[in-house]
Amino acid sequence: MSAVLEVLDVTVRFGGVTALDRLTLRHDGGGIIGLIGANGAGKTTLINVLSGTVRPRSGRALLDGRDLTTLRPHRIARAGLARTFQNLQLFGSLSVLDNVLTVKGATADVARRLLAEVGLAEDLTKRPGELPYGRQRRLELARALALEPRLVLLDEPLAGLAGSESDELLELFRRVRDRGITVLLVEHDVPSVLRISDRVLVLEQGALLADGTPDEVAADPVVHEAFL
Ligand SMILES: Nc1ncnc2c1ncn2[C@@H]1O[C@H](COP(=O)(O)OP(=O)(O)OP(=O)(O)O)[C@@H](O)[C@H]1O
Repeated sequence: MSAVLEVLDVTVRFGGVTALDRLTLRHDGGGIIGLIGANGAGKTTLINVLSGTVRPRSGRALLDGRDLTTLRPHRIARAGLARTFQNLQLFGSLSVLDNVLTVKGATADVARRLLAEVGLAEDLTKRPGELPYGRQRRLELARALALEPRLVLLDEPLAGLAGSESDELLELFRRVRDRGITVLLVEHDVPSVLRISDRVLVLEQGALLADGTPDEVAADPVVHEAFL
């Protein structure tokens, strides 16, 4: 069964700024959910609420019925939610293999298999800094998968990548989805999001502006007016 994600009436404020404004959404169909919106729309804040680094002022976020807003980030990870970051968070002094082995519960066999799946089988003993940026992104994905998540949150994974690197990464995201893991993809590269997603959410000023298939969202005049 695919992961069930529920965001119920979530509000986040930073001083006078309302980053999320009574946001409510539900997803239980698996697949790739694309989350787009202008700068400052609240995309990263939503990821931070789900992964436990920002506490909402009100509302709840549930994964498979468990309230994430009461759990610390490491408990959320164990509850089945993994994430990647806008700025890579890798251990520069450790090898590629050891970077995956730092994930609690990951065995060497699992780490090798995941690294082979993301195309890094030849790079096990290298340091992350020796890899091109696109391969560092793959390593980050392997670390996320080592948590055996039901939901993966990807925060701007294509930023700074050349076209061919981003196409390869998108293909990897499809494979993650095909393993039954739900993917929430926050990304400024809107054409890529529309191409790969099964459902697209558009945020504006912390609230949902649109929600539908890529075709529906791309054809929505309100979305065009405000964002596209
Ligand atoms: N830690 C913080 N302190 C103060 N304001 C914040 C903080 N984090 C986010 N904000 C504000 O909340 C709003 C939403 O920010 P958020 O980063 O979630 O948007 P975003 O859609 O991810 O934007 P971007 O596409 O630029 O990454 C913005 O107005 C931002 O300035």
